[in-house]
Amino acid sequence: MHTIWMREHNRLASELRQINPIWDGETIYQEARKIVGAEMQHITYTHWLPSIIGPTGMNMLGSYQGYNPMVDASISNVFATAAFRFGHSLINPVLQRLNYNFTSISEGPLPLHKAFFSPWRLVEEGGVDPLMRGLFSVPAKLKTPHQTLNSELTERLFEVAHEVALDLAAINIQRGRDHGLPGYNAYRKACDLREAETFDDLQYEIRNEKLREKLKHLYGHPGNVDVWVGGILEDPVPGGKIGPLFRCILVEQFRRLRDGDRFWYENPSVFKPEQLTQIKQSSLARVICDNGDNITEINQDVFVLPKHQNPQLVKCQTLPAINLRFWTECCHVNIFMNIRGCVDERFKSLSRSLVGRQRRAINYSYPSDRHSSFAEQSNSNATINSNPRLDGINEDLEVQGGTEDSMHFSDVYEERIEGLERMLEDFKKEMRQLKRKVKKLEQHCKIGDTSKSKSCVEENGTLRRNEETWSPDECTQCSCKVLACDFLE
Ligand code: HEM
Repeated sequence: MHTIWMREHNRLASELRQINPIWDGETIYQEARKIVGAEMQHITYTHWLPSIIGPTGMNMLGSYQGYNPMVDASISNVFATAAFRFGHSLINPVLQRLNYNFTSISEGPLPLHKAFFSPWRLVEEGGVDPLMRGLFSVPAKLKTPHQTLNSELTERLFEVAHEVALDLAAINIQRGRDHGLPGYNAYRKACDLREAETFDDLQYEIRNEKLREKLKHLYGHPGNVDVWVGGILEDPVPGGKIGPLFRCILVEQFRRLRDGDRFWYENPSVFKPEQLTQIKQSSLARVICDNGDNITEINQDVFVLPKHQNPQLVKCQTLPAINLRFWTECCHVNIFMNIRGCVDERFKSLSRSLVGRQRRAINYSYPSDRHSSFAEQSNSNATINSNPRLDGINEDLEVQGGTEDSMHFSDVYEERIEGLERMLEDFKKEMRQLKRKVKKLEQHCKIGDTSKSKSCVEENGTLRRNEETWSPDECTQCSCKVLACDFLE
């Protein structure tokens, strides 16, 4: 997947360079990176998350209401150390590798323990396509009461690189303790689920009786259960892949990641509306198609098995794709100036900063972002009137000398002000031209202001005299009234 996304970045960058030959490398890189990030957010939240947290989880998450600077978007301990590790229960012990007609390649499937630390296989055993086909057309591991993680992960993890193989389940439990995570019951309480006094209290979340007995045997009391263990053993919620506890933790984390992110792809200051519409065309299926070596057919929703879709597979070209035409720099219509042809560089930065990106709440800013600490750090006589890292033309920034950073920002702002000044000059020039045109029209009007020219022209071309009245149909009465030319005043 890393290879696929790296290629997607380069694919976008090449296309952006073609349509915007005036862009420099940095601009191309940053714009491609921004689009890839947006695609990932769109795919994760719109296509993937619903099948993990189910429809109720999506309702709990709610729709995007805009950036909230009071929301902390950082990752919680319990999310990283326990809840999001639910993914470990989805891993198959064997990676299927399929050729173009979805049968196994000659080298056969790859046991997981042989897949790690062997990048050469990617080069010598068919490239990325066979692995991709295996991932999008073969089901994930089914969690059973007898086996939550497959034994490749618990008995043979990284055995190629370690003298003694690792055990991912043991690592997760140990990592939770090492991070000081409270137990399963404590998080149940935090998530408004009833605290369990006996293991039978868990009968609605962990329906398998033998499993509850096993837990009782190992932990004695529900209050002792590790949060990763309790959470991963819960039965999945309807339409989802995780139980109610992990759903609660995921919903909270994914909401904060979205609402507390100034650069969230749907935040109106990040993309232009027409660009956002394009981003929303993206899908993981199309990304795989565009960046595989030769993938021509795929299931439209790669998170659902082909057999559950109709048609099962579609041709890659039929899938919606992002049209980068909306990133073409010279396509801005300048409403003020009626500019013919391309708009040059200065309008590019202006069009972006005109929207004005919102600031992060100062409480949640990094210390180095804050005015006072930045000024303290500076060993010069720099005077900073606002957060130097923030974008936007409205920010006041006065720098006399200063650190390398402050010099850089000063340069950027100077450049923008120069751009604005040039634009203002052009605007004045255009105004002068328009005034001259108006004057000419006035003169023309005066010359033609004879009784002969006092006439109206109907839409169908019929000429009507001033003050003439007529009825085009039974219900309409029209009259011609020629206004005096001095209306131009
Ligand atoms: C072949 C597949 C995978 C393997 C071999 C694997 C293995 C590992 C290992 C060895 C760690 C470090 C554990 C530690 O030292 O605490 C880890 C961490 C983690 N894994 Fe996986 N993992 C796999 C797939 C997944 C998936 C599919 C997900 C989620 C959907 C996931 C979520 C996580 C998370 C959230 C962490 C903690 C990351 C952090 O806080 O730094 N993993 N994984």
